[in-house]
Amino acid sequence: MASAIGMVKRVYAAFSPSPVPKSTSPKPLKFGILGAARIAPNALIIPAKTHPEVVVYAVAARSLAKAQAFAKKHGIEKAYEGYQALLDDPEVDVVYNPLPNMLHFEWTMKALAAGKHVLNEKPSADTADETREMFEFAEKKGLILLDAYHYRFHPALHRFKEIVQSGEIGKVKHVDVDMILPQSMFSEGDIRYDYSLGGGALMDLGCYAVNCIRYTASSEPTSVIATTHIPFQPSTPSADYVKNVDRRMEATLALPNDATATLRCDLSAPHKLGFIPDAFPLKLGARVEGELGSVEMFNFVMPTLYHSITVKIKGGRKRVEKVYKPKEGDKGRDWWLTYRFQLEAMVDRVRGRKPDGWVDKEDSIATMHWIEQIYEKSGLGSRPRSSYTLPN
Ligand SMILES: NC(=O)C1=CN([C@@H]2O[C@H](COP(=O)(O)OP(=O)(O)OC[C@H]3O[C@@H](n4cnc5c(N)ncnc54)[C@H](OP(=O)(O)O)[C@@H]3O)[C@@H](O)[C@H]2O)C=CC1
Ligand SMILES: O=C1OC[C@@H](O)[C@H](O)[C@H]1O
Repeated sequence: MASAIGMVKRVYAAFSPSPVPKSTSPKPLKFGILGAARIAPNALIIPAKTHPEVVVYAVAARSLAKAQAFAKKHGIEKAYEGYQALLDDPEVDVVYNPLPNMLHFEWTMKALAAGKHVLNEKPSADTADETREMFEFAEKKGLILLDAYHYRFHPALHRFKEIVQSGEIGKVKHVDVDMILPQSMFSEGDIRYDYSLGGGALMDLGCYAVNCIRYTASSEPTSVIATTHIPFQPSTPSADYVKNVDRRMEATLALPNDATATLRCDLSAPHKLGFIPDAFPLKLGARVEGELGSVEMFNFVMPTLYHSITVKIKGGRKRVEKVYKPKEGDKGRDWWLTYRFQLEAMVDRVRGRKPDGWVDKEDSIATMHWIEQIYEKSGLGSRPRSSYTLPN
C-alpha cells in the first residue's frame, strides 16, 4: 500500500512538478526545440520547469501555425517557421533535436555550425560514421553534444550495474534485454515505420538495448551471432513496398570471455488471445546471468514510475532493491524523470561543471556501430545515411 502511494506521488510530481524560480546569475540557458515533436514535453519542457538554469525559449516547426500552436500550449516565447530560423536566433544557447532519426545528422550538424550546444535524440543518427562526424565537429567547435540515452542517468540503473560489477553474481555469462511494446501504440504512418526516415524497431527500441548490453557488461560485443526479425507489414502495401523496416528484431551477440547477449525489441507485439497485450506486464527489462547468480532490472527505461532490481544467488538467496533517490552527494529527487537527470547533466557540462553521469562520443558511436552490424547480419542493411554535407 505504502509503495503504491509512493508511486502515485512520484508520478504526479514527475509529470506535474512545481516550477522553480529561474536563476538570475548565471542567466538561464535558452533552449530551442527543432520540431513540435510528441516527445518534447516529457523529454525537455516538463524537466525544464524544475531546472533553475533552463528556459525553453523557442520552437520551430515546418509550418508556422504548428510552431505557434505548440509554443502557445507550452508557454514558449518564440515560434519559428523552419528549423534554420531557430538556429539563426543568437539567443538560443542549446538546441534539442527530436526530429526523425534520419534528420538527426543534418540538423545536429547545422545546429553545431550555428554555435549551439545540442541535446540530440536517440539513436544518434542512421550510421556510426555520421555519429563520429557529429561528435568530431562538436569537439572542433568546442560545443557539448549529448545523445539522449536518458535512462543512463537514473540512479537505479547505476545500482544495477554496480551489482554486476561487484562480483556478487560472478563472472557475466549472458545479458538479456527486452524492449517490447504492445500493438496499437504507433499508427502505420509513424516515423518509426518509415525506412527513409531511419525507422525500424532496432533503431527506435533496440538502440536502448544495444546501449544497455554494452553498459551493463562493461564490454563491447565481438560479433553478431544470429538475428531474426519480423518486417513491418502495412495493411495496404504499396506496389513498391519493401520489407526493410523491422517491426520486431531479435539478435544474439558474442561478448568477450565466452559471454553472450540477446536483445528483443518489438514496436507492435500482437495481443494474446486477441485482447491480452503480449507486453503485459511491460516487457522492458534487462537481466544479467552470472556464474553465481543473476540480477534483473524491471523497467530500466522509465524507472522513476516503478522499477525493481532482483538479485538471485544460486542456492536460494534472493533480494529486491529499489533505488529512486540518488547516492549521497549526487543531485536529484526520487520523482525526477530520467529526462530531468539528463537535463541536469547536460546543463552541468555546458556550464563547465562535472555531471553525475554522461554518455560520451565513443559510447554513442559504438551503439550505432552495433546497430548497423545487426542490420547487416539480418540482411536489412543500415538505414540510409544522410546526403547532407557541411558547406566548406
Ligand atoms: N527519449 C525518449 O524517450 C524518446 C525519444 N524519441 C526520439 O525522438 C524522435 C522523435 O520522436 P517522436 O517525438 O515520437 O516523433 P514525432 O513524429 O512526434 O516528431 C517528429 C518531429 O519531426 C518533424 N519532422 C521533420 N521532418 C519530418 C518528416 N519528413 N516526417 C515526419 N516528421 C518530420 C516533425 O516536426 P514539425 O513539427 O516540424 O512538423 C515532428 O514534430 C525520434 O528520434 C525518437 O527516436 C521518441 C520518443 C521517446
Ligand atoms: O522511450 C521510448 O519509448 C517509446 C519509443 O518508441 C521511443 O522512441 C523511445 O525512445
